[in-house]
Amino acid sequence: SVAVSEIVAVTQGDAASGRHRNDGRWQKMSPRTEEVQEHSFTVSYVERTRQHRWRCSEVTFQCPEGALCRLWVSSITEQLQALAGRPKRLLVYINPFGGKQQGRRVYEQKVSPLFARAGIATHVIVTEYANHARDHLRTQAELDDFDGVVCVGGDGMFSEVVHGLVWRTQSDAGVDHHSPEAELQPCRLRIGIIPAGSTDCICFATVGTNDPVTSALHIIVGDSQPMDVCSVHHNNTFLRYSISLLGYGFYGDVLTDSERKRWMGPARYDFSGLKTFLTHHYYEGTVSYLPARGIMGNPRDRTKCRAGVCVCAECDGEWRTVRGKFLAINAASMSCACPRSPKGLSPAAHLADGTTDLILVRKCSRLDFLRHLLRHTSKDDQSRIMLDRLFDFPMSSFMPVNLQS
Ligand SMILES: Nc1ncnc2c1ncn2[C@@H]1O[C@H](COP(=O)(O)OP(=O)(O)OP(=O)(O)O)[C@@H](O)[C@H]1O
Repeated sequence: SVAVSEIVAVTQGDAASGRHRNDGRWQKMSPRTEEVQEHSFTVSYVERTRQHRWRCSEVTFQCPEGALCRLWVSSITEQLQALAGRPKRLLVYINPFGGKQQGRRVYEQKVSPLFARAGIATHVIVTEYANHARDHLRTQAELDDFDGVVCVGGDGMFSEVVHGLVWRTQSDAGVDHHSPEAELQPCRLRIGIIPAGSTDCICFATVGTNDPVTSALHIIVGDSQPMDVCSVHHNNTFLRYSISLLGYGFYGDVLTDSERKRWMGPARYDFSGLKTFLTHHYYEGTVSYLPARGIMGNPRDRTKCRAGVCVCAECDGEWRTVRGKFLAINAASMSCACPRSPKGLSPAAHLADGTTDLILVRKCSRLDFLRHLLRHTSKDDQSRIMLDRLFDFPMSSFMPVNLQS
């Protein structure tokens, strides 16, 4: 049996014959074929396969009478229409230059046919320059016409859409972006990600796999996943929003350098990673944080959480300060899992609990730092190994007052 919530579409006709009543094309049918079409209907549904992947499967039913067949189709269609949360109109942004530059092909070949089958209307914009999607969302997009926004690309593209949508929502609600104390308003529209970038970390950490068909099916059935959004300020000036990793030191340097080598494609991360590792820069400074309490988990949980818990943590009111020389200062609002780091930098990070996990990597030898980096590729409890055997590695949930969930 298949739950109604996992049905993608129902159409009259036999899928195996490749001819559906409502595919919009005229065809010449033999009387026998016409009878088969009249007496059969096909249900497309989500089938779970290995490693969190979903596929769209079909089953065709035969009815003794045409009237009974039509009754089945209309009854299932009615039930699908009554399901809350399924999008009917989507605004889609495609980055044609993300990852291996396959965004447009991935959308046209794998995603668009599924949206069409599910009866979802789309308005597709292929971006022409960096920040095109962000600027369009901020100023021009008619958001009332849509139930959601889909980005086809990588984490950078997702970030553009988040920046556009969150900014627009705050502007419409009269919230001051620059005030660190301002309470951000949640966005009405949901954001879907079709992975077509280099790392696709946010897609992997939320869906469990980087597969365009799986993501399209999650969007079609109306799955949703709340996430924390941090706003980053310098004094009273808004800098940016962060959804996954806020990296100062090693990861910040890798990203800055890799942006300059975009022409290398996904290999730029390896190149810049190696280069930054060899330079072995450290940063001296002070980190202040407000520890959270009353949250549903902590960074050492054995159970990995992929569900949004949507609670706001309390803080115990006491700021704490750590001074020293750091190779990396990371704040992970989610696990940051990706194919290269299957468990991520903070494997048990909750997705929507109002906290972020602070990971401080103190100055150490190159060899120890290499071990630390290699452990990100491990499936074991990374923090335990480092705490016991390597170097001082404080890791704690924190909620500075200037982070808004
Ligand atoms: N038409 C375009 N031309 C140039 N740059 C673009 C265009 N559209 C979007 N961009 C920019 O390209 C950057 C990278 O895109 P994207 O995140 O899709 O791929 P990626 O960087 O290869 O993947 P990942 O972020 O997962 O590593 C984004 O920051 C986005 O602002």
